[in-house]
Amino acid sequence: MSESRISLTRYLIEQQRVHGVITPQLRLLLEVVARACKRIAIAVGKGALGGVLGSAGTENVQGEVQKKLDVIANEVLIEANEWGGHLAAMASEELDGIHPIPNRYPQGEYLLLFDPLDGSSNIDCNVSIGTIFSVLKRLHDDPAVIEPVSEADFLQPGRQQVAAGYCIYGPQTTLVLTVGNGVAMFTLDREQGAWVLTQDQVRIPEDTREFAINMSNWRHWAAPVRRYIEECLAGAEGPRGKDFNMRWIASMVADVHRILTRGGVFLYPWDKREPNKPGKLRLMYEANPMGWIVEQAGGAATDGRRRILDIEPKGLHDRVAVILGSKNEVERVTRYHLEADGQPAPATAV
Ligand SMILES: O=P(O)(O)OC[C@H]1O[C@](O)(COP(=O)(O)O)[C@@H](O)[C@@H]1O
Ligand SMILES: [Mg+2]
Ligand SMILES: [Mg+2]
Repeated sequence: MSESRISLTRYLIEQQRVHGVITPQLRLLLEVVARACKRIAIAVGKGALGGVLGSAGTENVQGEVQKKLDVIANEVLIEANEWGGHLAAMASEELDGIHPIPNRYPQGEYLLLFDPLDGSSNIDCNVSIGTIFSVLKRLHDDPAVIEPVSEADFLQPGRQQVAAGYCIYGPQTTLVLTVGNGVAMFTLDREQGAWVLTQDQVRIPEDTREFAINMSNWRHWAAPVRRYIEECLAGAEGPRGKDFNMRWIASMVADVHRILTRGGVFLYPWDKREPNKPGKLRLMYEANPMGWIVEQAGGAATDGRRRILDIEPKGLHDRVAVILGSKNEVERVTRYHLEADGQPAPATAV
């Protein structure tokens, strides 16, 4: 590797030794997750040749049909982290309860959550998909008494994350990471098998002319979301005075990656088909890690009313409405919700 290339390992060592934002244990944990993502990238790349496409014929805890790659990615992450990652336990979109790490000494101090394969509906179509992950620190009331790890240990708001990231399996395989010191992107050098830093301190433009939403749900949305989208669609002749473009990849990783690259706003709002569900996306392993990454890149993330990272989770698989991306647009959508609620809209809504 040439001298000027910065590897993931060097980046993490600098975050530990120079910036003091991670511990050596967290550094090793992130290396293990990144290695697992390389293995998932290889599996994804095999496609029909490797027999990895199609349904696994099983359902996960949320009642969704699992694709073979959902199951493979989940197994790869669990196997890689079981002994390699300073963990107390893991939680996954594909697992009902938590997966405690087999007893050993000293007990791991971190909790890892993941959506092993995001964008499942795109797997068989050869469209970008990804892995999303979040790391929390296990908190102890009394450090002298180490209780067995439980689901309650995981139920922390997203602002307490110590690392978050995703890996996108697309034309390039890219790992995007934050440890609270901005957002860095690493591209996989497929010949060398190495993660190479290709962008540091990623910034999302505060304004945008591009929105991402599943328009087919139009008739189910609440009034504030309709208002926002109607104004975008009215274009240069409407109240916004400018034309908007639309993109919807239906892989959150790919939509968020585009927003980190050139700005935009992503919405997966509440809708009235299932009024008792706050949204479709999962708080702890989709919205929280993506919300922190977006904030670290200068954007914003809310559920329409509250900052995503301040939401107190009640369960591992909680769902949430998500609006994230370019700051001024997220603040606008949030203001529309607060106005509809009859609440005074703060100058800066989030
Ligand atoms: O098919 P829809 O309703 O547009 O939903 C697409 C959304 O669902 C998701 O695929 C959900 O993630 P999973 O594939 O991990 O269940 C998001 O990535 C994406 O933004
Ligand atoms: Mg997902
Ligand atoms: Mg998934």
